[in-house]
Amino acid sequence: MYLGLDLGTSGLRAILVDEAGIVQGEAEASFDLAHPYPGWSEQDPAAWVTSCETAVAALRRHVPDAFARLRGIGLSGHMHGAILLDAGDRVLRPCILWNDTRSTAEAAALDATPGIREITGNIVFPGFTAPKLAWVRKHEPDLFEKVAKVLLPKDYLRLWLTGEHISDFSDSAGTAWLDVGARDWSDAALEAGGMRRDQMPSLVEGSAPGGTLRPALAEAWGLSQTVTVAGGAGDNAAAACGSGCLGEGTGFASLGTSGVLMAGRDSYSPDPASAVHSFCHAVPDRWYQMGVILAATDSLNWLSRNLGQSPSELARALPDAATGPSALTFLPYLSGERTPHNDSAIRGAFIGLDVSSDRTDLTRAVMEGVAFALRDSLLALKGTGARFDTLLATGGGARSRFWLTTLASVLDLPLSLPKGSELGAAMGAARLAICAADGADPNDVMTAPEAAEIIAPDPALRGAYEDAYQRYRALYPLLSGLG
Ligand SMILES: Nc1ncnc2c1ncn2[C@@H]1O[C@H](COP(=O)(O)OP(=O)(O)O)[C@@H](O)[C@H]1O
Ligand SMILES: O=C(CO)[C@@H](O)[C@H](O)COP(=O)(O)O
Repeated sequence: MYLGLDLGTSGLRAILVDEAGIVQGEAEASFDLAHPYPGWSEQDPAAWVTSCETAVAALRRHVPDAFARLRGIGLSGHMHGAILLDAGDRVLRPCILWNDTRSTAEAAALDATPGIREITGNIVFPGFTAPKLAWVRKHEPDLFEKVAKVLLPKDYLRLWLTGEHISDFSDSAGTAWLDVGARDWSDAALEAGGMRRDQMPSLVEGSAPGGTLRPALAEAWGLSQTVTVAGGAGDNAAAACGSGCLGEGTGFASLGTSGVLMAGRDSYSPDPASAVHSFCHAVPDRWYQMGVILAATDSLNWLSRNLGQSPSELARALPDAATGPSALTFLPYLSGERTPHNDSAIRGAFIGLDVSSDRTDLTRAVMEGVAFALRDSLLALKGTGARFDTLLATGGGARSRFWLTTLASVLDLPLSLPKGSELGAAMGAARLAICAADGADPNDVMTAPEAAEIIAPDPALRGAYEDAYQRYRALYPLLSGLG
């Protein structure tokens, strides 16, 4: 048996799978996201450990015999977050997350360092890890002096599970300290932000072993055998492994807290100018590219908090099939935007509010706005040479039929809805555990899941969505021009 742990922004999902990758048990535990000041986004790493204990306890209750046969654990986690540890592995401050924009000035300064984009293959976005440390260095200098190690979110869970400081290439690619082509820390990139190699974890491939479960935890969980912890992956590389997106021509659209359009690549062909992310994949000799928007279901959650109805209640009020563009346009820049604008200062907007606009109109506009933003990412990815005939649909937003059908028509691409479409990253983590514990070939394990359904774009709506997308595109320069 293999345990896949996906540390999402809104909660942790755990799945237990057998040797054939068939799900034997599932558990979830949620935790909070704090926004103490505008643009800040933080979490307490202790909550991740608690959620892991809760999920494991639930699995042990529900599928005790299967859990007792555990051989491997795979980790997936939201990317870029900075966990700062002192020499005794104590957490120095709350984790600064991927959608935190406080380090905009530090990111711009690092991004201007000669050669940094060539080394890291990416723009140094404010959400990446290096500018967060540069912010801490400037604003919390006493704390910065105590930093002995910097870990990414899933690797903090690994520290608790194994006692070791280890990361994998796919997650480390989002720090702006990694030479993404060479798959190694870059001393030049580290020095640019006043960091040292000894403050970094050691690196392994996502599909290779990355530690062993601590004997004390194994005993507490009733396990007598050695349990291997895989290198694991950042959540998007993990979702790609769970969705069979390894090589050229494969890709997925994710409606999670963030929105992602991902393309598997057989070679490394970075294009930082387009605000496309180019990262190592979780398996050897592969890379992937993606466009990232910062608020996909986060936009729906924002609306849900303010209207006092849950996201699923809001979604239920919409029809099952796309109806063509609404008169109301939403720009989902609630936390700024990465692809294609790289603008952490821009903020969201509704354009076209009418005295008759109601909560259903607002929900529909939010889902359409996110779909338009993902079309921006699709065009940026196509500009790097990525091609796909179909995209897999994944993430919690894929529970909404209206959102899926709208996205298919706006992207003008069929979406394949896999069975268990929300399990992508947790399934990828479990598959990485199979590779690490048993030496299985990733190409054999990371197959595309069976499609529950193919959602085709509606040709009758193509022209109307095209016009609406052009209107949407014209709004960003107007909005940013307002200062
Ligand atoms: N029926 C639904 N329709 C649309 N969105 C939904 C529905 N149910 C849940 N969601 C959204 O899915 C989100 C969780 O998605 P998930 O992919 O697990 O996010 P993350 O991995 O970022 O934590 C919730 O925050 C919620 O906004
Ligand atoms: O910042 C990125 C990728 O660059 C995000 O995709 C995070 O990795 C968070 O993912 P979700 O919680 O939305 O899945």
